[in-house]
Amino acid sequence: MLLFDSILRVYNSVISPPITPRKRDDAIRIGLIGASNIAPFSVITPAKSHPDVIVAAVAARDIKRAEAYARRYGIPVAHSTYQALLEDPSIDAVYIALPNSHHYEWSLRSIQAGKHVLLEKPSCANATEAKKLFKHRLITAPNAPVLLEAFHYQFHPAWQTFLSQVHQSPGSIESVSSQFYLPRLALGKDDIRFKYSLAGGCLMDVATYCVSSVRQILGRQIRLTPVEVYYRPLSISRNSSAEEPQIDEGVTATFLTPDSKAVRIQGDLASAGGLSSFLPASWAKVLPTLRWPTSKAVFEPVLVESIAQEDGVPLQHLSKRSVTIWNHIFPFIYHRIDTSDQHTLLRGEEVIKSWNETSYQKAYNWPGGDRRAAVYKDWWSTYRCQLEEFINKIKGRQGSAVWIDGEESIAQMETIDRTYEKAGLEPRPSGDFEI
Ligand SMILES: NC(=O)C1=CN([C@@H]2O[C@H](COP(=O)(O)OP(=O)(O)OC[C@H]3O[C@@H](n4cnc5c(N)ncnc54)[C@H](OP(=O)(O)O)[C@@H]3O)[C@@H](O)[C@H]2O)C=CC1
Ligand SMILES: O=C1OC[C@@H](O)[C@H](O)[C@H]1O
Repeated sequence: MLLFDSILRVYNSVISPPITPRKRDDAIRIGLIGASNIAPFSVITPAKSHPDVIVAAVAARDIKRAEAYARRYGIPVAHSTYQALLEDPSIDAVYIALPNSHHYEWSLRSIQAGKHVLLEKPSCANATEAKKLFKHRLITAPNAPVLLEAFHYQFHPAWQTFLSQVHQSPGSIESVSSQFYLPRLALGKDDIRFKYSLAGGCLMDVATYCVSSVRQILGRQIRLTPVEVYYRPLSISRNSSAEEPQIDEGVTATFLTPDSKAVRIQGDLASAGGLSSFLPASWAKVLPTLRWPTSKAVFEPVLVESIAQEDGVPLQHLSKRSVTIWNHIFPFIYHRIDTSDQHTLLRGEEVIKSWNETSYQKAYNWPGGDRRAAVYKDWWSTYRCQLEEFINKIKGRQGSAVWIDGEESIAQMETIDRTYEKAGLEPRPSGDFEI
């Protein structure tokens, strides 16, 4: 039943939306910069169920590639250069899904051309570029186009429900963690993520979600200081690590917050091993492994009750909470939010009794009665939720109130740069484009 439910969710959200409304006359016409692998999931399919979005054009470096992509996805216009798409007056907004090294340049060029920008994460190659982009006069000017870093998972009700659960929990946070792994062989050896010159690396890719998640949990103003960072260089089955010595294929980092809370992230672009021991060790080590993307907040114990006793030593009832979300990156397929209270009854130092109470939640939509629940659909993907809010911002509508502003995108890149430095690696290189 659960499997059937998930298959149906994937079908509705990623393959064929059950509702495909007629487009309105003032629909936003989006152009795709790059005939990318991700656009069919992140924009092309989500646009089908949005009455205010038309995917009107695609540009690729090679016109044949642009035309083939346009034919395959039913996009009416193909451009032979990205600049030609920007010069197309019929385009209102662009989706930039290029290697990370190209994000800064093409965002600025797009903004200069007056286009709204949905920009893939990470926003830039490094913090210097992010500051220049988000503080650029073209972006800070009144009525400047909208620029959004596409951290799609944040727009889904599941992530927001998890955050509310964390922020309403009693006590203060003790530790926070987040992990996101891709199985080994999910990416080809020539993937853009394995190239330093294209601003690749695990921290720039899956682990950037981990950094973003822990920053969301702790509060977006948080400054994280990396204390220990380990990375695994490229494995021999790909470009050798000697060829790409600055690339982190997997990363584990611990950080401290200004008030000494422990923060841990783990990301992997080629996760293997960790399989059960009935396999020969040599197989288990190299077989791809699938693990849920997960984020978790653990709280300090709180005193629930102190019960006076005749002998003068009170019974203390303590409760320690943890809140975990399983599959926060793709919650529309399946997710679960666990709120677990570990109770302990103490007399002095002695544990008299301990027990656990866990509640499980799902949030494929906003809670019933919430105005947003009437707009959102249970089958919407994170990308569809994101598109909804991108369009709401362009149109000046109220929207869900979830948004990622420039300060957040800058702080995100600052954390990534500091983490690379702590690992003994270079932050990713800046391009030479300037306006
Ligand atoms: N939000 C999400 O869930 C996801 C986000 N992403 C992000 O989207 C971006 C693109 O990722 P993805 O779709 O996997 O990437 P692709 O490998 O599909 O590359 C995207 C495009 O980059 C263009 N490109 C421009 N210059 C180069 C170059 N020097 N080498 C290779 N390609 C180049 C190509 O455009 P052309 O068509 O012109 O040849 C290509 O179509 C990344 O920033 C990534 O982090 C990726 C996957 C998921
Ligand atoms: O959502 C995602 O999943 C897979 C990653 O490699 C990708 O870049 C990321 O955005």
